[in-house]
Amino acid sequence: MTTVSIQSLVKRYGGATAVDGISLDIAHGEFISLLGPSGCGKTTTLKCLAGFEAIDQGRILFDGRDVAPLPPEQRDIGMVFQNYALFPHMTVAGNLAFGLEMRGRPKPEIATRVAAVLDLVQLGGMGARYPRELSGGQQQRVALARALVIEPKILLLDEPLANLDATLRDEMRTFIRDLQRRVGISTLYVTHDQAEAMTMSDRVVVMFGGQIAQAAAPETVYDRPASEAVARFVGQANIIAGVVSPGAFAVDSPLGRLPMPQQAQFAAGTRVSVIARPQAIALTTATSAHALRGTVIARYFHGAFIDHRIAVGDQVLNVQVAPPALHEVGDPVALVLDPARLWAVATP
Ligand SMILES: Nc1ncnc2c1ncn2[C@@H]1O[C@H](COP(=O)(O)OP(=O)(O)OP(=O)(O)O)[C@@H](O)[C@H]1O
Repeated sequence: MTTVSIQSLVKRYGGATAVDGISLDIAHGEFISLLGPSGCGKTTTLKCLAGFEAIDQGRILFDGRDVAPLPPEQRDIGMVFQNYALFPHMTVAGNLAFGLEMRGRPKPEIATRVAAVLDLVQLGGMGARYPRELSGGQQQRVALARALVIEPKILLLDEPLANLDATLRDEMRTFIRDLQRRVGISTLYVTHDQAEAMTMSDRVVVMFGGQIAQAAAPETVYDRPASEAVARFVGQANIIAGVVSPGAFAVDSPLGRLPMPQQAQFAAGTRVSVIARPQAIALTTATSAHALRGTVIARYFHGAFIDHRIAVGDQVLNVQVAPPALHEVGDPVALVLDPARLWAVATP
């Protein structure tokens, strides 16, 4: 079942087009992230869904119903922003009760629902506190609770973790995703943090310049990026220019002939960019006929892995391997590219 259908949405500010004809369906209970650089139109898309901005072209349907005539309060959405936007003069319980009071719910029902949602976000017993008496992570959980307490059909989150420190952000990612699964609510999550988008989402929608560059499962966006720009924006990528060779699917490049997984979309002779993720390349000291020869020119320890820069002819490859480090700067090394993990895209 589709909860949200965005169809050819256009939003302009004066002469500038912030959202340039995007189409996207959100299935019931799906968690989708809008990922892209600053200014690519993520927040504007969210505002159009919420009804804070009138749209210039296209349609937005909630459960098949055009929401254009509906003001924000009638769209049945819950929203969470980066800056929490809690009412500072109200207690936590007061913040949660507010939306229900506006909807004219009876007092006993409000009390029951507020208590239940506070338990859901693991803040049971904190209803009498004021926002200033809570940590950043707790305030963001209150903001989440306030969005959920009205039992919205759709949850819209705009960079909700941006103000939190790295450790708390990690915890909150899991917390939000687990909560979203339990409640089963369709969710659109705006972020420019690719790790956040990858770890939390059913699908990642990569946006550039107001348009969707790719909408797919995180693994697909990483392993089968739609373009060089997506490959560069999501994770690190070695980009090797080449030409599709005749016959069996392979690409002739300065690194030699690179065998590729079958990709029928490119005819022989097409100029392509081969994407090789840093994990798709293995370093070896063994000499094999298929291995490339290179020299380690830099090495960076990250804890979970070691980043190597390897010069192979004129190309510098970024290779990540698990510790312990076996190769020093200046060492000659042999490299093997895993054909199953290479991917070709059209050269821009
Ligand atoms: N109220 C406005 N008036 C004029 N231009 C606007 C307005 N809001 C956004 N824009 C412009 O529209 C474009 C898209 O902005 P938007 O806030 O949607 O980007 P974003 O992807 O959410 O960026 P960020 O990650 O920085 O929040 C930008 O070029 C921005 O300057």
